[in-house]
Amino acid sequence: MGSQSCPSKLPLLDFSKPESTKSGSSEWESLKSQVREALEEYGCFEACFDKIPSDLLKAVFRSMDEVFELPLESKLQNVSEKPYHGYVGQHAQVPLYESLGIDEVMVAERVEAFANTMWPQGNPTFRKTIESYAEKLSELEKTVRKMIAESFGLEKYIDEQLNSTNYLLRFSKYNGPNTPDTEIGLSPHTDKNLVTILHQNQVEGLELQTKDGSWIKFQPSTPNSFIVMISESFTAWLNDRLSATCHRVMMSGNEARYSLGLFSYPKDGSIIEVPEEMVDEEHPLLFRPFHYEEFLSFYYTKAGQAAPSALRAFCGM
Ligand SMILES: O=C(O)CCC(=O)C(=O)O
Ligand SMILES: [Fe+2]
Repeated sequence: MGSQSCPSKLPLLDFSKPESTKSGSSEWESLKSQVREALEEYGCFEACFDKIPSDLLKAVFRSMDEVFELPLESKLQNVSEKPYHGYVGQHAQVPLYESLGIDEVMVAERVEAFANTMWPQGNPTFRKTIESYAEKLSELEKTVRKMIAESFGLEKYIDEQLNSTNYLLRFSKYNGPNTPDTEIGLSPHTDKNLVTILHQNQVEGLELQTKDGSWIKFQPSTPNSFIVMISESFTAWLNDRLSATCHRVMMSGNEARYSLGLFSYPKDGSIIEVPEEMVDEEHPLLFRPFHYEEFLSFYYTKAGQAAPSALRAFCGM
């Protein structure tokens, strides 16, 4: 098991109904149980979310095109003190892959700084497009986290967690291998943050691993579909009641794949601590309280990379 990819479907959840993001409505309650069920089985699901109009999605992809067309020396200016938050590319292990990040994308000055770094004359269209996309999509992210918290009886903690969240927006490009073979775009991994929401152009390649080790090739059901995945820091908060999904990108053909990832993560200084409600005889405490930024740094050390689970190696009991 594990080496074969078989096309299959992830659950598709509809967040487009007007009441679906209104806490307490019958749509909310019904979606909440679908979210819980999907995450228990897959650690992720496909969300249909029409609050981001198709014009905005088109503008986002145009903006991404503009970024990737810049000369390498401009893209290399996208630096961050945090690992994997700035430019990543030109790696022998994943030669098809290149990506850039806007950290704290909900802060207008950060988007402006990114735009001014890439285009010294400024780029107001880029700024407006990205701010609007991130703002709308972060609503979906918050809705999902609230639903999960409610479904585990953790609602009293969630506002504080939401208020101490940052968002990283990453643009990724995967060139087609231009060979008859399928080649690695991005190596298998689980994300370390809280929740990840991915969106892509029409070129497929994302694969998600199921509990039995086989791979689902993600095929978006609609142009406004998004993959919502829970990541390791969030599963730690839940004392491992849900698991993060291992995923990878496999590329074939000659068309480039573009994807956007919105990654929520705890602000520096905030502590992830398993709530007492998640611990009982059947579910002993698995993780010590930890700082996300320290976990992320550990993950990129030799020991973190070698560990079968960086999370357990870092803060497992
Ligand atoms: O391109 C994708 O769809 C996946 C990107 C990803 O997994 C990541 O950046 O962590
Ligand atoms: Fe990922």
